[in-house]
Amino acid sequence: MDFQGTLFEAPPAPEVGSIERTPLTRGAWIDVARSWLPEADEVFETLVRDVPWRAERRQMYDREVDVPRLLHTYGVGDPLPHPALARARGALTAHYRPELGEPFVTAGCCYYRDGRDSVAWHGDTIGRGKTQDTMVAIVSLGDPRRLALRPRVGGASISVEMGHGDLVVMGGSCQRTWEHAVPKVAHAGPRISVQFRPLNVF
Ligand SMILES: O=C(O)CCC(=O)C(=O)O
Ligand SMILES: [Fe+2]
Repeated sequence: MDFQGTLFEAPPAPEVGSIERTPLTRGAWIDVARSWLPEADEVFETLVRDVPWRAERRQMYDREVDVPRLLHTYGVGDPLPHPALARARGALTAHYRPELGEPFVTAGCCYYRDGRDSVAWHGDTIGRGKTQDTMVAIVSLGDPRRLALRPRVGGASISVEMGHGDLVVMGGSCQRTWEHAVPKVAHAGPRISVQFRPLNVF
């Protein structure tokens, strides 16, 4: 019997045709594609349930504080918790590789339980993002939250709403010439962010 191509046909990989680019200053840019991830509801539920979420504590001056969100990172070669995420990573690599020069290999996951969870202003500059152009591709699931961006040299901040299933890619010099944050809000339900990154970008 030949089941191939019928019962086991894979759902389509995400479309990458409808990505819109906004150039920022100093060689930074962001790409946005709305409702980009197929099966977003199911992926969200799977991630809430199956990711080994951990709270992180961080040394701040003389005390340890809770990082206000839950985290887990899938490293190089780690199986992802939902096949739609593996397809998404493949589609992102196929689309961006000519410009990026390498694949997306890690998937950092953040769980913002409510509006009090947040991430402060920062650039992803622990690795190569400190000195080189790179990309961080964010797939957002659950309640919408705002990604705020501001130039490091000063000046007005901008913000992008990240809705359920949306793709937002920070590229070019964005990690070293701009900073980003997910500010606290008065009311929000759970949101999960999956950030695909190339090797040695954190
Ligand atoms: O929540 C997000 O989508 C952004 C998270 C972020 O900037 C980071 O973890 O480096
Ligand atoms: Fe970041």
